[in-house]
Formats: sequence, structure tokens, C-alpha cells
Amino acid sequence: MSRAADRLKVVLNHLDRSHGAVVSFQRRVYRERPAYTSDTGVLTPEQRIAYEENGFILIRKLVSDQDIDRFRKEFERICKREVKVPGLVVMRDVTIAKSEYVEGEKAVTKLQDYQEDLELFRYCTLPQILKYVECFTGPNIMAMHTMLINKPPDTGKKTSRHPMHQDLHYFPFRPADRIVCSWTAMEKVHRGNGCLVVLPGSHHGTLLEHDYPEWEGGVNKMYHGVRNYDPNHPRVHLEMEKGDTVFFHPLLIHGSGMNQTDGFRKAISCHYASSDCYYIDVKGTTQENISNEVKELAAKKYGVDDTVTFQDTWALRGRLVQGDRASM
Ligand SMILES: CC(C)CC(=O)SCCNC(=O)CCNC(=O)[C@H](O)C(C)(C)COP(=O)(O)OP(=O)(O)OC[C@H]1O[C@@H](n2cnc3c(N)ncnc32)[C@H](O)[C@@H]1OP(=O)(O)O
Ligand SMILES: Nc1ncnc2c1ncn2[C@@H]1O[C@H](COP(=O)(O)OP(=O)(O)OP(=O)(O)O)[C@@H](O)[C@H]1O
Ligand SMILES: O=C(O)CCC(=O)C(=O)O
Ligand SMILES: [Fe+2]
Ligand SMILES: [Mg+2]
Repeated sequence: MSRAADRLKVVLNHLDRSHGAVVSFQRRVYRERPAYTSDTGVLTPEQRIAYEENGFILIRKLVSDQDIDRFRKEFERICKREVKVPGLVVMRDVTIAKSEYVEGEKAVTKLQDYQEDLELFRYCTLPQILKYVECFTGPNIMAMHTMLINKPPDTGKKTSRHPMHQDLHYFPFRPADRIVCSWTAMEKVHRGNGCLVVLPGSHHGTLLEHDYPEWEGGVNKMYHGVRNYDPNHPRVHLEMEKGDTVFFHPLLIHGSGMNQTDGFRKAISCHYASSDCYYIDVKGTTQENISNEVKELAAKKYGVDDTVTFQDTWALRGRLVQGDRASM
């Protein structure tokens, strides 16, 4: 064996023996050559290393109270049906949807695809958000997926939980490292009202198999969870104040706990991708189950046939927010 190979073997043996050594080795690599972010002068070296290591970064007070109050008002108008937004999906909690008729905001768990609502979509174009997004995606930015989450008080069935998952499960585009989610608390979020729960560093892994969790009280449509995740992996509860924003990697395993308060816990989010990303065929992959569900829903909702692909449903919703539209 050559001397170089010998040296490599010694290093690998050493790394194998001690997880601590792996971490400090990775730290050194990140310092020399961070792979998940680019240097635009926005993130400090410490923040870049933190994202490399953890897969998320929390920026306090990024969105003003004034903007958030406007998003809240618009949300109320939508719930009261004072505005009709093309393409918007209004989702109700499964236990509410299957019981009595509930009016207004109290029936709504989540808005999806608000990209045609000018007021809510302002969130996706806020310069202080895009300034950070660019560090992850590069200069050509598409807003691919938009949500306003209104986590309801739990009805006692624990259906207000969001199972642990990786957002990439839902996305037929790559590369994963050029995708990022921004998630902004619209009020104080804490353990009691079901804040985000993340597994730091889980973005270093691969896309895992997802399916419906086996929950006795039921589970919301399309709320797939990671089938087997290590329950001993350290968890972090992200407690946030109004306007605080977390940026996270699409492979980061995360979810949110039950809302044990009587208020609706609100957050607004957008998934961004570089417009230089490309679509992939998910046939034969772990994403086939979700793509079939999406196609089924699209067929029912819009009466479209199966010439509309999973990829098409994304290309139609994506909106350019900075730079040039390329392959997306
Ligand atoms: C990264 C990111 C993508 C991660 C995620 O966001 S994961 C969650 C993704 N969620 C979605 O994409 C939204 C899925 N939900 C929807 O599309 C809608 O809410 C629907 C489930 C189709 C319901 O639409 P809606 O217009 O309310 O239709 P209907 O009132 O006629 O109900 C039709 C049947 O669906 C049932 N339903 C309504 N809401 C839910 C629910 N949350 N979970 C499970 N089942 C539900 C409803 O009871 C009804 O059932 P049947 O009477 O047909 O048995
Ligand atoms: N049995 C389970 N299978 C998969 N995911 C779960 C399970 N139980 C909880 N989770 C997920 O773990 C995360 C935290 O959930 P949980 O409701 O236990 O809140 P918590 O923040 O741990 O609060 P608490 O300390 O009160 O338990 C959520 O994403 C939740 O959906
Ligand atoms: O509870 C939340 O706000 C998180 C929701 C989430 O992770 C998702 O919809 O992908
Ligand atoms: Fe998510
Ligand atoms: Mg718990």
C-alpha cells in the first residue's frame, strides 16, 4: 500500500473510533470549505459554520410587527371569504373536517399556495429575507412553495402535531443544497403551542422513507412522517418571538408538537429554490407515494388527467422573486 493510502487508513480508523473526532474533523473541513452556503457578506463565518453543522439558522426579529400584522389581516379576510385567491388550498384539521361545520379562522389549519395573493406573497419578496435566501440558493431565486400555518388548539386527538419529516420528500427538484425554507413566527411560539422541533445535523443524511405515522387519533392528509428516525437523536425546540425567522435545509428532520393552548399558533413560510435547479423523475424512489397522492388530488380538484405530472404541479406554482428564471 502507498504511504498516502496508509495515512488515510489511519485517519479513517481514528475517525471511526470517536464521534467527537468526526465532529472536530468536520468542523475543520467546514471552516476551510463550507458547501451549503456562499459568501455574500451576509452570513458571518460563525453563522455559515452553524448552518453546515446544524442545517438551520435562526435570525431574530427579521420581519417587522407591522408586516406580520398585515399578513394576519389578510389571513382573516381569506378565512371570512372576503377575498378569493386562485389556486389557494385551504386545509382544515382532520378532526374538524370530519365533524361539525366550523366557520372562519377556527376551521383553518393551513393555507397552501398563496402565491396569487399579492399581500401574503409580499412575505416571499421581503428584501431582508431574500438577502439571506441568496446565501443558500445563489442569486436566481424561485419561490416554490408557500404556506401560512394556523396550528389549531388540539381537539384532544393529537392531530395538531406535525410528524417529523424532511421537506425534500415533497419536492421533485434538486440539488437539495440549493433549496431552503424560511419560516417566520407570527407570534410567540413555544413548546406549549407547538413550536418547531428539529434534529440538528440530520441534513447530513439522505432522504428517508416517509409514510403516514400510526397515530390513534388520525393524521392530516399528506402529513407523512419519517418512517424510522432515531428517537435518541438530540432534539431542539425552536422557541421564537414574533418576527423571528428560521432558515432550514430541506433534508433537516423537523416537525411540530401539539398545540396545548386555546389560541391558533401562526407562522408564515416559503420554500425557495435556485432557478438553476432541475426536476427529477421520482418514479421508483421513496417519493413515489407522495407524488401519487398529489396527482390524485390534482385530478379531483382540477379535473386534469395524468398528462399533468408531479413536476408540472410545481412548475405552475413557482414564482421568480430574484434574478433570472432558468430551468425551473
Ligand atoms: C413541505 C410541505 C409541502 C409539507 C406539507 O405541507 S405536508 C401537508 C401537505 N398538505 C397538503 O398538501 C394539503 C392537503 N389538503 C388538501 O388538499 C385539502 O385540505 C383536502 C384534504 C383535499 C380537503 O379539501 P377540501 O376542499 O376541504 O375538501 P372536502 O371538504 O370536500 O373534503 C374531502 C374529504 O377530505 C377529508 N378531509 C378534509 N380535510 C382533511 C384533512 N386535513 N385530513 C384528512 N382528510 C381530510 C374530508 O373529511 C372529506 O372526506 P370524505 O367525506 O370524502 O370521506
Ligand atoms: N409517536 C410519534 N411518532 C412520530 N413523531 C412523533 C410522535 N410523537 C411525537 N412526534 C413528533 O415529535 C415532535 C414533538 O412532538 P410532541 O407533541 O411530543 O411535542 P414536544 O415538543 O415533544 O412536547 P412535550 O414535551 O410536551 O412532549 C412533533 O413533530 C411530533 O409530531
Ligand atoms: O408546524 C409547522 O409550522 C411546521 C409545518 C411543516 O414543517 C411543514 O408544513 O412542512
Ligand atoms: Fe416541514
Ligand atoms: Mg413529546
